[in-house]
Amino acid sequence: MKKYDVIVIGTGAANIVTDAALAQGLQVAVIERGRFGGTCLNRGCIPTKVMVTAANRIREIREGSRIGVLADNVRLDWDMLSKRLWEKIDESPAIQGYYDQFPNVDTFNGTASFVDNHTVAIALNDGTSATLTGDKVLIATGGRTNIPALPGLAEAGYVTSESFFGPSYPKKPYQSLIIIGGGPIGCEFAHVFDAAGTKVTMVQHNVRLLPKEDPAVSAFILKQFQRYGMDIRLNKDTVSVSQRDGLKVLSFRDRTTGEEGEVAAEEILVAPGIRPMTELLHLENTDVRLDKRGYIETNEFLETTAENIWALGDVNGMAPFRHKANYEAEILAHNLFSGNAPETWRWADYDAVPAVTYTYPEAAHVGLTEDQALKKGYDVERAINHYSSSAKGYAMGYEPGDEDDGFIKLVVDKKTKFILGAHIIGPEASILIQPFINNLMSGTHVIHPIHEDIASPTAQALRAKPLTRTLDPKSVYTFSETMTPHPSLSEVVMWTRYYYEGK
Ligand SMILES: Cc1cc2nc3c(=O)[nH]c(=O)nc-3n(C[C@H](O)[C@H](O)[C@H](O)COP(=O)(O)OP(=O)(O)OC[C@H]3O[C@@H](n4cnc5c(N)ncnc54)[C@H](O)[C@@H]3O)c2cc1C
Ligand SMILES: NC(=O)c1ccc[n+]([C@@H]2O[C@H](COP(=O)([O-])OP(=O)(O)OC[C@H]3O[C@@H](n4cnc5c(N)ncnc54)[C@H](O)[C@@H]3O)[C@@H](O)[C@H]2O)c1
Repeated sequence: MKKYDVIVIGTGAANIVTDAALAQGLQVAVIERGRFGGTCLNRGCIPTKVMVTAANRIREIREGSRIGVLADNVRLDWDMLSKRLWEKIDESPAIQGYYDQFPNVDTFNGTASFVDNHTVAIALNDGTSATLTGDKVLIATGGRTNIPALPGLAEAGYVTSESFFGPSYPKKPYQSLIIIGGGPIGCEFAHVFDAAGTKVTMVQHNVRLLPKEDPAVSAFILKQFQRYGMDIRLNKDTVSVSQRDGLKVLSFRDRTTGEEGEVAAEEILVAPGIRPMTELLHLENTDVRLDKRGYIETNEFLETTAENIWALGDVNGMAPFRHKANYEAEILAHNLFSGNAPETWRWADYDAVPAVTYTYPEAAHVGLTEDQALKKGYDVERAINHYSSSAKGYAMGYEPGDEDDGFIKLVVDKKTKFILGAHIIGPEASILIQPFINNLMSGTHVIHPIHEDIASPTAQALRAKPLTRTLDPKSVYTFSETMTPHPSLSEVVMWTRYYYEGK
């Protein structure tokens, strides 16, 4: 049984930790059951953003007449879009190839499960098996679609974001598509397929689309989607699926009135949320504690209840975003594998985790909604500014009263005038939100213990100090503590930090 300094399970954000460990010359085992690169590269942020970017361009051109740009017959070249999307996904083998060059890294293609805290068995994809031991183990196994138990769904067939970017990838846009779920996945796919000419129907359980956004943002997106001609059914329980005349038929029931209805389409995309990838790990053989939903409980240092096991990313249930997973991975890399003294350890702060949904237009937020601020006891002041009230908004063609005149809404503490939350719906919201994220992360922060009983001796000592950090807006190090959701902004930020930190 080969012994490693570090065993890493999962190759999404975990790669940041792997890179740090291998740079220290440690013996590292990397285990991946699917494609190297994880969700973001293979079936998440990156391929969806390739599609969304094309869909956005179509909408911008179609709406260009408001600023004097006329174009006819604007349409999507699906083959070209697909080629570009798969070129990106097909970078996956190069990630494994990269690790395979290092003598101190062994990569394994297979499913990991725990024998005990230090021992991991691998059911290798080629049918063989291996068993390893490790001083430290990192679990970064992500999540996957939580398929509802819907009678007839399996028989009729369906796609998820996983199978869509796999065996079910369509040769051309669907004629018609039902989307179950009105969260970020449902709304981003709805935007893309509607722009591609598909007749889109969304069936959403909640009374709102994007229920994690401010209600005004949800209402805006609903109106926008309806304006595009999508059929949106809110507040529905999905009941069953059947097949008729070559179409898939979804039956639903209104959650308030009980009224029943059905919709039919060529395909059904199931996007009702995710569940953590913990069930294959046999964590019952370890001291790792799960919460009621099956997520691994971690503290602010990403420690678990097992002293040699850490967990990060979607699997810890703190917020399922790539920028948050990267932030946690950077913290672990800094604390465990960069030779830094405990006094300089970093800790995770989840008070300002931003979110961006790449609909058209984009929806972005950071911090508290008005309701959340009121519930926390703040005396709240709110301010709303529409795109049409700014010169740039006018240049973009927005007039006061336009149905699609987006806005920024600020939630402010009346007493201190501190910003508690920012919510933006409109073009480039993903970029416009960034100053507010930096603002919320700036200043002096005192460590907030999370799951106080998860506490290594170092964590206890740092909590007792208590550890503080001051983020000087002028320091490049401040970038390390600030999440950056926009993909290209985050690449600029990463470059800035790595350049000056000499990585
Ligand atoms: C369609 C879609 C669009 C998204 N768009 C965005 C976006 O625009 N912006 C954003 O911030 N976030 C987005 N997300 C969320 C983002 O992709 C995730 O938050 C992020 O990828 C999670 O990273 P991770 O490292 O925790 O897990 P993952 O990237 O999922 O990596 C986990 C890896 O572990 C492997 N694994 C699981 N179990 C085992 C096991 N037992 N043994 C071995 N290997 C195992 C899996 O195969 C997987 O490769 C999107 C997600 C989806 C589904
Ligand atoms: N741009 C981004 O950052 C981005 C993009 C896509 C996904 N993600 C992340 O990936 C995760 C998964 O996304 P998601 O949209 O699937 O999850 P979600 O949990 O955010 O939304 C799912 C929606 O489906 C609804 N729903 C649940 N069961 C249903 C049912 N049986 N019938 C109809 N509706 C049902 C819920 O009311 C909910 O609003 C999210 O947490 C999300 O944040 C992020």
